Amino acid sequence: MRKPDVKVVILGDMNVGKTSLLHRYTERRFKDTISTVGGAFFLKQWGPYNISIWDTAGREQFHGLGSMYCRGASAVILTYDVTNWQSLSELEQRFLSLTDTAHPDCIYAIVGNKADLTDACAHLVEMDDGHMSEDIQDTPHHPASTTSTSSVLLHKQVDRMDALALYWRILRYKGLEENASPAAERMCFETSAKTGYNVDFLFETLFEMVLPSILKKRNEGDASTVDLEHSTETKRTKAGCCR
Ligand SMILES: Nc1nc2c(ncn2[C@@H]2O[C@H](COP(=O)(O)OP(=O)(O)OP(=O)(O)O)[C@@H](O)[C@H]2O)c(=O)[nH]1
Ligand SMILES: [Mg+2]
Repeated sequence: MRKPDVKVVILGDMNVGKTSLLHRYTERRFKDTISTVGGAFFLKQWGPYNISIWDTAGREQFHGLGSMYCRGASAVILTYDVTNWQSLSELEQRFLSLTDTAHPDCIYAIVGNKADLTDACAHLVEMDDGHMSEDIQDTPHHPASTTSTSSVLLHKQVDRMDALALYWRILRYKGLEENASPAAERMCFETSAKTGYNVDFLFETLFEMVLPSILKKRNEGDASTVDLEHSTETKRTKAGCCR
């Protein structure tokens, strides 16, 4: 096993669904979560590359750890909840400055999660046989037998335009030229960890975008990259000599 080639960090207010997004992508399911304490690390093998994805805690008490997690990151996913305007504004007020420690070439994605609650398309779940089915099992106030998609959709508090505008402000904050950076339309996503809507698309898009950084690092023969398999082998050999 090799050291991760590149680091991706997910940031955002508590309860926006950061951990759920990572579960959906890495384990292909939506499961119960408890509020993250500190941070957690996922390693994703993507083709021949190893990508470390760092989940962070949105709770205020862990705020101080955020810039440490962002250190050297090649991509940062700034996550909000589409039904909660405050969660978008927190990204700018509280989380953006944490990314000052990221790699200078870091790319930024803005992700509005819980789209299943507001968007009829995101409400659909892809079944194992490839058919789309309505996700109605988790709406306690609307029994599955009597509900329809339109009757359970909530008011969307954050418009996609608001996310695009935030992306442009992030570029200004970073001193980046708009025409030399990935386009806002490409970097703003709406997802549902619950139904899986756009989740693979988000991560795969980001991985493809950080690929040049991975290749550059590998070509430079990054001295800090450790081949763990090889080093284990070496240790075993040494142990053998001592016996
Ligand atoms: N409807 C819906 N609920 C979601 C979605 N993603 C997460 N949730 C729910 O939102 C709540 C919070 O999800 P988490 O993934 O724990 O949120 P988090 O951002 O990791 O929160 P912290 O760890 O406290 O920062 C849980 O009850 C999830 O089940 C989603 O896409 N749709
Ligand atoms: Mg979490």
